[in-house]
Amino acid sequence: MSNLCEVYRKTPLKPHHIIPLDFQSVESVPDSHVWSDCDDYNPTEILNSHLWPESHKFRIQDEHIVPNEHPSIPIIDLTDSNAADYVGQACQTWGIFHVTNHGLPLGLFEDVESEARRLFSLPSQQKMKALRSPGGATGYGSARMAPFFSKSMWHEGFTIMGSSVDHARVLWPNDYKRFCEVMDEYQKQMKALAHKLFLMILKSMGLSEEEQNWALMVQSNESNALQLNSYPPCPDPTRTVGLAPHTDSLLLTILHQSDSDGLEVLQDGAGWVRVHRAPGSLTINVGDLMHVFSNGKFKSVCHRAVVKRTHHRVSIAYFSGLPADSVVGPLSKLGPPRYRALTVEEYLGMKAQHLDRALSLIRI
Ligand SMILES: C=C1C[C@]23C[C@@]1(O)CC[C@H]2[C@@]12CCC[C@@](C)(C(=O)O1)[C@H]2[C@@H]3C(=O)O
Ligand SMILES: O=C(O)CCC(=O)C(=O)O
Ligand SMILES: [Fe+2]
Repeated sequence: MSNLCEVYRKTPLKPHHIIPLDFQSVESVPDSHVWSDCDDYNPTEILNSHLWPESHKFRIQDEHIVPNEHPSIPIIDLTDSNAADYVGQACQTWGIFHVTNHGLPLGLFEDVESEARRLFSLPSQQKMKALRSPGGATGYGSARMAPFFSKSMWHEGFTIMGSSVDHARVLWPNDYKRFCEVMDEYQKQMKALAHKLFLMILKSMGLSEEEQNWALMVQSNESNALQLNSYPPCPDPTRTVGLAPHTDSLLLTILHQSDSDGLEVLQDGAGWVRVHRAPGSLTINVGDLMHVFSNGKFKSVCHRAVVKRTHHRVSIAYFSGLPADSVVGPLSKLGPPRYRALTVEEYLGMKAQHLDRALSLIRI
């Protein structure tokens, strides 16, 4: 089992922060899930207030307004001979980009999505059998960041680290093998892709072969997590949120957005920008550990997920990290360090206590 589990054991959550709403049983948005006039929604710690225009405050989504369509998130063909440079540039400017020609078979996405839907369409009391334990890292439940907000999110998740067999056997005693096989294969393919992307990033940073080898060796023991996200249809999507604004903690996130958009990123001056899916592509975003490693050159992008009135959106996020005891600090060749070096375990502990303030707390 991944050693990230050990880290989460030290920061147990309260059961009411783990148990999602029984979305199948509600016909309106309960007060516990109404975010429209709630202060929690302003990621003031992430953007300075002058970059956060009044017009964006408190606005979740307005079904009649098309979100900012103009800025376009880079789409990078991984077979292009200049792909490494493009990846480096995208990490600096956007902190998020799409990749095409990534070599993963289309069928794998269909399989992982169909298994995720099979799981989330189970009755609530069945899903509860695989509920994440208070000090646990894996299983069914609300997003780990839930305790930081006074309102709950229109979201349920299922976290996998390595084998999913223990939870799957509880959910489908006679029919769990397929779920496990698909999740195993997906994690295997994602690990290889994360490695490839990390190598491109190292190249784009101009690291010597020796430095690249060292970094790749550390990353080959990556600690990772696979998160199945479910955003059930919502009777009033303008009043609630799927996932509240956040940055991802680890190095890189590889996101498969299924058949509908919903991800938005916060960009300086532009506000929330909808991340439209490009056919056959995967969406990659920079996480906090990469932000630190790159000395703040690569941006850990603030993002959120909105929900739909009639569509049940599912997304699959793979988080690629580093072993909990590895030390992450800014690369010396990227100038005077702007962040102090610390272990992954220490950083995740800070994240568990301070969420989005963690990055600024380690700033030098
Ligand atoms: C490795 C992980 C990253 C994550 C916590 C987790 O254990 C698995 C779920 C991940 C997720 C997904 C939604 C947003 C987020 C902040 C959260 O609450 O759970 C991320 C976590 C993270 O990046 O810190
Ligand atoms: O569902 C999405 O589009 C975003 C998911 C996400 O941000 C996450 O899992 O961390
Ligand atoms: Fe995220």
